[in-house]
Amino acid sequence: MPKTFRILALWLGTSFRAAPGLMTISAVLVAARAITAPIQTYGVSRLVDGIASDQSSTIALGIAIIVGCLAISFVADGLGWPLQDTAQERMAGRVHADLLDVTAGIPGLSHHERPDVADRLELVRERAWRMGVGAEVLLWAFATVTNTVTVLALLGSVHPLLLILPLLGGARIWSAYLSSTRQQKAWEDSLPQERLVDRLIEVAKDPRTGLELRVFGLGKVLLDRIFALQTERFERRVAAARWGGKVDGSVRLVFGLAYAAAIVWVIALARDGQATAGDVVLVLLLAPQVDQMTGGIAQNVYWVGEVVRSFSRYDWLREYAKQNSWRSSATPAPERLTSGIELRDVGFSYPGSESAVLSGISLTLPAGAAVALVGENGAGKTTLVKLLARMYDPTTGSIRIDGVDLATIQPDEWRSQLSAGFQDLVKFELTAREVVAIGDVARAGDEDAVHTAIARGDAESVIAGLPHGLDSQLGKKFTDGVELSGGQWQRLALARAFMRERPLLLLLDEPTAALDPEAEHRLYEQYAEAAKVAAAETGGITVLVSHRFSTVRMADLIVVMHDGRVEEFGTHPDLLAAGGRYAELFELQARAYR
Ligand SMILES: Nc1ncnc2c1ncn2[C@@H]1O[C@H](COP(=O)(O)OP(=O)(O)OP(=O)(O)O)[C@@H](O)[C@H]1O
Repeated sequence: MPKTFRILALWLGTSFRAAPGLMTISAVLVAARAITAPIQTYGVSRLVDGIASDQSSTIALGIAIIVGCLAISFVADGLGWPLQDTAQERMAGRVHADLLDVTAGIPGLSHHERPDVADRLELVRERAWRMGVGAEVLLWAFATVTNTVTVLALLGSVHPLLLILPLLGGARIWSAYLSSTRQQKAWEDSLPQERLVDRLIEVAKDPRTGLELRVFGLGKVLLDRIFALQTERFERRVAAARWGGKVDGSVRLVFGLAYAAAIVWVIALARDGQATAGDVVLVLLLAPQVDQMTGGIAQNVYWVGEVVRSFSRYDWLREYAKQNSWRSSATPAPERLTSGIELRDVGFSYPGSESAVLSGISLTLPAGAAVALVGENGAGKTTLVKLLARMYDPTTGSIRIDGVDLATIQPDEWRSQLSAGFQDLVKFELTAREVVAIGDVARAGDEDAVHTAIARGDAESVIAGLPHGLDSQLGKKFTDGVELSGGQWQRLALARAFMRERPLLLLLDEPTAALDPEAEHRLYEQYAEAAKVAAAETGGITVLVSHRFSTVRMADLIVVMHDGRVEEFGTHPDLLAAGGRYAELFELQARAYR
């Protein structure tokens, strides 16, 4: 199906799907409303002609038309607007629900990374309400067509030459189109600035960044930058709106002059006996209606353009979601691991970036093993963790889960077999119980599971210090909310990661960086005991990223990464004996503690 038809079908389909009955009744009502004004004018002209020629039947016809139209417009007005408003709300609701459905169906993170995709997503979200207006615009377009046909028929009945007038109005439609495209372009061009402004505002008001902002005296710098970007964005948009206003104003003036000339001409025709007094009245009274009609079409063109653009972005998003839905990944996730996870020549570049962050990684993580990833900042440890969680697929090579390519495994199922704790944890502002329990939504109501997870995350002391224990509301946004320290949030995040009791893969990416080395060591020692028991049953693997060698040395396998590659791997004694980078870094850290 050609793209234009697909978009129109999506627009029509979404409008009618949102409120089928309402849309049908509204269509009838708007059509009735659209024809009553010109038909009523025709009734007035009949009345005038009837009085001038003293024909009571014509007078009666004129009065009947006027009264009939008044009654119809009264009913249509009374019922039409509320129904239309409801249809619009339903449509906006439907679009928002559909949008959530579509974006939630994109399983990876790539769409957050590519600026072109991020821009479009932002536009679709921001303009979702315009798509809600789509229902109204559809009715409006229908009304305008009905109204135009009626007005043209009436003008043509006086003299065919008068049909030139609405055609002149076509220039207004053209000017409206030009102005709308220019405004749209100005809007789209200023989107990157808008995103930057939003981000800077977030940074400026976030209490977490407040400390650094003040220490470095960055407040004014940030405000100046926000102000400059806002001004640039505003000026771009105002210039486009001003240009549109000038073009539309000039075209409207020309149209007004032409209409005045037409009225003079019809009066001259009437004086020559080639037109009736009723015709003059008809043309006179139709003048504002023709102006309104062309203005209506002009506005419709603008709004139709807006709605079509919104729906074409939405259509694009749906296609994008379809292509990125990883629908070919239908293999069920395994229940347990027998051989383990094998990385075969894995390479990776972030979407929209050319440079390889990982390259040539070939490695086996044996089932049941605790694996530590070490390496300097930027070595690619977190990226590897993200690939294991299948937030992205490798650019080259493959990750095999017991021999099955991870790229073919159903992503949601795979994730339900994982658990994770990160240094950049999310501070969910919920109750302490919920903060932990959401680590396994299926068992969120299981009080014992929550307590066990808290014990494993060594977070009992955090809960004990809270005013209402597990029921305490966390986060500064609430009046009775308790703010925790970085380390306390980390302990809860770790407890959350331990909610899933037997994950096949537990990813721990520096989740204890805010704890002191001894606390971290103790915690992992405790964890390792429990993990061994679980691993014997399910073959579950733990991948731990840490810069602390006291913790790392406990792992069954240590992988040393450097510059996106695996430089060496083995057990702690093996690597020390090899005397490579690991031995060097270990010695350096050990010396610092001596
Ligand atoms: N979303 C992203 N888009 C583009 N490049 C990225 C992205 N995230 C990370 N990178 C780049 O990938 C490289 C590896 O980053 P990664 O976070 O994997 O390193 P790391 O070893 O975990 O570092 P650290 O010890 O500092 O956490 C870095 O050069 C980084 O700039």
